[in-house]
Amino acid sequence: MSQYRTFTATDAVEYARQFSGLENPQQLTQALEVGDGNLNLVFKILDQQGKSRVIVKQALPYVRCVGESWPLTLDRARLEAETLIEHYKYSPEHTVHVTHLDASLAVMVMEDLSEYKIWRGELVAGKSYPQAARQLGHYLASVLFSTSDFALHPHEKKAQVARFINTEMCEITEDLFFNDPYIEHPRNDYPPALEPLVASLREDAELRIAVAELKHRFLTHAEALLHGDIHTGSVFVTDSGLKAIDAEFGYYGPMGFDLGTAMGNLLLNYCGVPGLLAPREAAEARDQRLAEIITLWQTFSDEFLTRSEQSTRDVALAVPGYAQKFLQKVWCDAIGFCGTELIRRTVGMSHVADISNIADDMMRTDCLRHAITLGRTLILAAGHISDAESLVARIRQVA
Ligand SMILES: Nc1ncnc2c1ncn2[C@@H]1O[C@H](COP(=O)(O)OP(=O)(O)O)[C@@H](O)[C@H]1O
Ligand SMILES: CSC[C@H]1O[C@H](OP(=O)(O)O)[C@H](O)[C@@H]1O
Repeated sequence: MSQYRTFTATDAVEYARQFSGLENPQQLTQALEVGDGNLNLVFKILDQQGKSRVIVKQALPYVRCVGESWPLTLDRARLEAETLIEHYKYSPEHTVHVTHLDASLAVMVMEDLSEYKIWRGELVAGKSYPQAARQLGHYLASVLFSTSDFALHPHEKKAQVARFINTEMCEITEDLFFNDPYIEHPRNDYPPALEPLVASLREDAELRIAVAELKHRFLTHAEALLHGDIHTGSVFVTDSGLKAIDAEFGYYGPMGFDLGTAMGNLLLNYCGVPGLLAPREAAEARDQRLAEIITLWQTFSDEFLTRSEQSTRDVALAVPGYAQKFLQKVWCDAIGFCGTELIRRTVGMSHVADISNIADDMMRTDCLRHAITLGRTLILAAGHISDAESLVARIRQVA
């Protein structure tokens, strides 16, 4: 068993030469560390022509963006690789291909997606990918249905729940999504001008109960193997394709959490574009984000229903009408979790470029205010919004 050590670029090249599976591994000569996420090292391994051929990703024993003062489990590399490998079984077209894992080194080797672009960066630049929402809906329906009690034998499902217990990463989400923004906490990060609005979240008893209910579902509802952090920075796109990466928060949780996280990030862009783009482009981008939310949900629910009709293995769950009823609850959860994503990305520690990149301080603060207000509205209204068109109408009402 190998002993953990943090890789240098030289180590990453050496490792890729051994484990890339490429026909001619000696062509690999150089590594570039390109990690721009909050947590890990990501090396692109280049050949003699400078072309990236394979990716080596390694977990650090702490949170990268904070430093050694915040230690974090190395087992997240195993959880990430195994979640992606599981998702790849059910959605190979939309999941990055992990080809090797060494859990003791907390390192994995995966396909290089350098011809793809991170969706968030494209949205921030004002570029839309018309197929992306449909493909994301397809990915989520495939992996969430196939890892759930609709598809798996109950023995296998329970074994999978145990295998994907992800205590430390879930604790991050439990704190950052559901606790910090609603209490005074040193991790919170928002401009002083927003203090009255943030204080009003802390004092809103109805909101706090709705957030408690969402957190309780996150803690207890082991419905499917979630990606666990499917924001637009965890999605690679091209003009025709989409692939999910970065699943270290994967665990068995409520399906609505993945849908809500994805919807929330489309809405963070919706809130930010007036500060990023010229007025006409911003209006167009907003319409696109709302259309994407409708497409994401429609694709997910249509595909999930089709699969449930064709291949639900449990006799009771297969009864006509049950899958529709279950999806109503997933929808309601998704709206609530979407609201918590909007609030945690604006009040909490972990912000997004869709708003942080706005140069003008007043404009940025206005966009943050919009996102917080929208988040609160959605958390409170989640049980009363029947379908995607009504959701869009409600979003448009929040100025
Ligand atoms: N398979 C890949 N192919 C190409 N680039 C990648 C790949 N995986 C990650 N990256 C690059 O590394 C960055 C950080 O990766 P990510 O998995 O999000 O790290 P973290 O776990 O730290 O959030 C991505 O934004 C992307 O630019
Ligand atoms: C202390 S981790 C904060 C935040 O970072 C993660 O995102 P990513 O790995 O994509 O950078 C996740 O969203 C966590 O909530």
